[in-house]
Amino acid sequence: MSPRHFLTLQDCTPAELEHLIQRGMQLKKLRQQGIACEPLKGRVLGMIFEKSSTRTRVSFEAGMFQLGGSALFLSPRDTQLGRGEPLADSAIVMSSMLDAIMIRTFAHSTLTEFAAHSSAPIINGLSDDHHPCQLLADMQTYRELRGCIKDKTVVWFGDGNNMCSSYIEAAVQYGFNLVVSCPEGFDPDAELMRWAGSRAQIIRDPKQAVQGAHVISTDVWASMGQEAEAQARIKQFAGYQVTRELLDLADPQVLFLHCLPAHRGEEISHDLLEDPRSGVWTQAENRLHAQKALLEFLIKPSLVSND
Ligand SMILES: NCCC[C@H](N)C(=O)O
Ligand SMILES: NC(=O)OP(=O)(O)O
Repeated sequence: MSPRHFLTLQDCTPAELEHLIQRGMQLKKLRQQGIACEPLKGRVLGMIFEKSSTRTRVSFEAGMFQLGGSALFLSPRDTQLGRGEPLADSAIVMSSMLDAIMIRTFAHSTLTEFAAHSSAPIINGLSDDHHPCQLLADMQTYRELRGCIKDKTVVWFGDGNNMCSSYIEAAVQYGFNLVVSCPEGFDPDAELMRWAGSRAQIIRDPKQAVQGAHVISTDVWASMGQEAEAQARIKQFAGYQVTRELLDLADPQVLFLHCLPAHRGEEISHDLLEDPRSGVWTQAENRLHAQKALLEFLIKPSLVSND
């Protein structure tokens, strides 16, 4: 039987995504109470990072340990992947020894090709096209801090990038309305926007976009791999900085989210993370709890169906 993978949010049903929120919150509570929960004893996660990471690496590694298992950091620099061993061959070998593999990479096709040859679940830890693990944490955070997100309005600010694509998928999967506010030339994936139908629209004017917003989320203007464009992008995205004044125009209960790392003075004003409407530290911590739920779901699916 081929394993379940988690490459985009479309790999789970809405009911499964709801399960992950519930289980993530439960695992968080157990940890806060100091109660051990170790369903993945003896299980090993491989983690291939072709790009830098703080939150993804720490949360997956700590998460596996807390669940009773362990995690291996695999840098392409030190493995044969970096010397040209084919992805398919690497996938066959690594998945024969590991219980799941998380990959952070550039081309999304690296993930799909690896998954096609893997006998263990593959998890997308960020590609140029998607960042679904971040959305698990974001959705858990909204639930904890504000309640159910169904039919609420979420505004994505800035670049129509990998995070934006995962927000578009989330709009459909979790049932909220997404407004993307981006400068011309940085629109989100057109095919995904069509797929989302009436759940997603573009409103370029930031002040108009935030009317009635329950969530405002943004991200770096130059993603990993776009470093050479960083200076030009600062000019191109001028006018799309999220500020306290912009939050004042949204719903009074608006929640500000940012996947981090943040760049004060660029996509956000210097004081934004300290604003009481910001949920970014809870959001960052929830990477741990949400992904523990995901690891359990993928590695020990029998536990989940017996919930
Ligand atoms: N830490 C998440 C970073 C997300 C960003 N769009 C990137 O791909 O660099
Ligand atoms: N949000 C996020 O993915 O953070 P890292 O890049 O630090 O893993």
